Amino acid sequence: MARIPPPVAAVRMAVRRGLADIGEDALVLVACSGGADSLALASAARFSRRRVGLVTVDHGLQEGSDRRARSVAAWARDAGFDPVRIETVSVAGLPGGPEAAARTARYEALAGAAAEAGAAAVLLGHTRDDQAETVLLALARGAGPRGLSGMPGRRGIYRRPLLDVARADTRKACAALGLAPWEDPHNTDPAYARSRVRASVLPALVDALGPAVLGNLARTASLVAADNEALDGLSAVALESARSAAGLSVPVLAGLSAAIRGRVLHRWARELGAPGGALAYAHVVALDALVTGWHGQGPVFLPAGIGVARRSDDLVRVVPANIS
Ligand SMILES: Nc1ncnc2c1ncn2[C@@H]1O[C@H](COP(=O)(O)OP(=O)(O)OP(=O)(O)O)[C@@H](O)[C@H]1O
Repeated sequence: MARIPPPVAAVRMAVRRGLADIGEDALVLVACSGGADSLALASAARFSRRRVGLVTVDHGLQEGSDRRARSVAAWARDAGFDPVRIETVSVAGLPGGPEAAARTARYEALAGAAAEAGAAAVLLGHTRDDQAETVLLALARGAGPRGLSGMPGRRGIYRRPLLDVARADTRKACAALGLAPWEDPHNTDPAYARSRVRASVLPALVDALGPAVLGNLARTASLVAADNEALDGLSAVALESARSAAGLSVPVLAGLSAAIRGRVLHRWARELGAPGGALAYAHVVALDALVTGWHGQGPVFLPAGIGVARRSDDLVRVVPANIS
């Protein structure tokens, strides 16, 4: 019997491991752009599972994106995926830049397709290299542990079985299987920070520190993710203990460790209605100063027109008209 090329075996093994808890009769969907990562993923899922469907999203952002989607879908039908869906989405009017808008539209389309098909999971092709890029980008923007946790292997219906697989291996797997991946021009476009990290920063790190650095960055992400989850759990309990009739009790907050207090204040700000994306480190620092650096300062203004003031031994929400 012909030997299975090691990169093909590595991708198959990762998929099998990542889906071990999903029954054989359950349908899984692969989100496939046609790029090397998701093509190798799709092929491994098709090999390892009985019921596999494929969804490819046409964001309509690039010349020929409809042709790419049709050719991925045609390959999938030939390869026996069922169902095979092309989801055409419109990114116009969605918040953020074109990348963020495309991501929002893509996840919405994938969730819709999964619900309609009754899928148990949607598989994404992010690799160890993608994880390393994510961690470096998070470090560079001064992110906290949540950002440094990178992308989760599982969240809701989504799974990323290839987070321990090198990108080089997905490419080699495609080559060994005679699959011709689509090359996304965005991936090499220096306009994007991620592309610059991919093209220059990661190779420089590998040159200077050796190839283990990629796996090590990904490992750091999973270590931080576990700690972060624990701290999040503790902060949920601490928030309950800090509640007072007026809002939050300053003496209780003052007795918390800085790490937990920051999370409690962040959670509470979200609860008051501050949108997560707009809530910055500086907002939490300012809220914290109402507790630990109190000198009679005025209220803190959070995104979405939310005010928080200190009144005696409480932090309270104030509406702009009542702010004094
Ligand atoms: N147009 C799309 N249609 C369906 N799924 C997509 C699409 N674009 C991205 N995905 C999913 O999201 C994952 C991450 O995509 P992204 O473009 O960030 O990374 P990538 O490393 O270039 O992946 P790939 O090599 O598979 O294109 C892909 O592996 C795939 O599972």
